[in-house]
Amino acid sequence: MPRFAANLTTLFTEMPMLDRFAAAAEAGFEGVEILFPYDIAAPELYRASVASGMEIVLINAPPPNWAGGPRGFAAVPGLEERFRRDFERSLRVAQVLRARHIHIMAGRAEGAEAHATFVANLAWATERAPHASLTIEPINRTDVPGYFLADYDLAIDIIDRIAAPNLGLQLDTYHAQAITGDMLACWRKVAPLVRHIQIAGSPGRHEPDHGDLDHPALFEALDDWGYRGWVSAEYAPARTTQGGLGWLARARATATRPA
Ligand SMILES: O=C(O)[C@H](O)C(=O)CO
Ligand SMILES: [Mg+2]
Repeated sequence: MPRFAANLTTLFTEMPMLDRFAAAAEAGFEGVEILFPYDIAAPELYRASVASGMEIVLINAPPPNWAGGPRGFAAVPGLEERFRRDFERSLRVAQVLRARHIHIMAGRAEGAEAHATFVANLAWATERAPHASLTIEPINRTDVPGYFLADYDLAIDIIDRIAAPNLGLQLDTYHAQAITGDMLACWRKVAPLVRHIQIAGSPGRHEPDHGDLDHPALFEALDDWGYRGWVSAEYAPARTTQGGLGWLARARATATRPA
């Protein structure tokens, strides 16, 4: 069974951010991720993670705006300075939080210039922070119209082109289903490049056991493959966070059942 993390930007939002760490631990998660941890002083977040015994698995590079804000700048021509400034900030925060991965968002852009900008910015970032693990994540354009990185072949090509050991793929099952129509086949195709996974049901982006996706089959496939990374729950609870955690209990029970 993979190790499960809770996305504290989307789960346990019934309570203040600093209380969500302990709630996630109590619910059976082993780690957490926070998309934009820039509203609370990093040392406070780090203390909460230590107190709850929860590793911070991933943060996003700024912008620090989740609700309606831009979805990054890495592929946006003309905003290279902004990208670099934001990236430096995420490095400082990731260092305080001891965060394992930094997700770099491409932003809304298109065309050859956007492609060149994305590659150049990522190449710069991988050299600037050789110690940091960086990810890029294809995101579907129905939810985020105009998002540059909305294609797995493109992501594979860019990662291959940059060929940096600290750059890998973030696979989100909800986006993978929306983009390819077959989340499991997508996993099989991109597995060697994947260093972080996020899960949600599809359609709806609620709990992983809502909708059509076979997440138990994915968890088995991850074990068969020998996936060593985290699987993070990034969804909008259909009702309450606690009330929708049956999928986690079942995954843990399956894993601990004697043979
Ligand atoms: O939307 C997602 O799936 C991403 O993981 C993200 O980082 C925020 O847009
Ligand atoms: Mg995601």
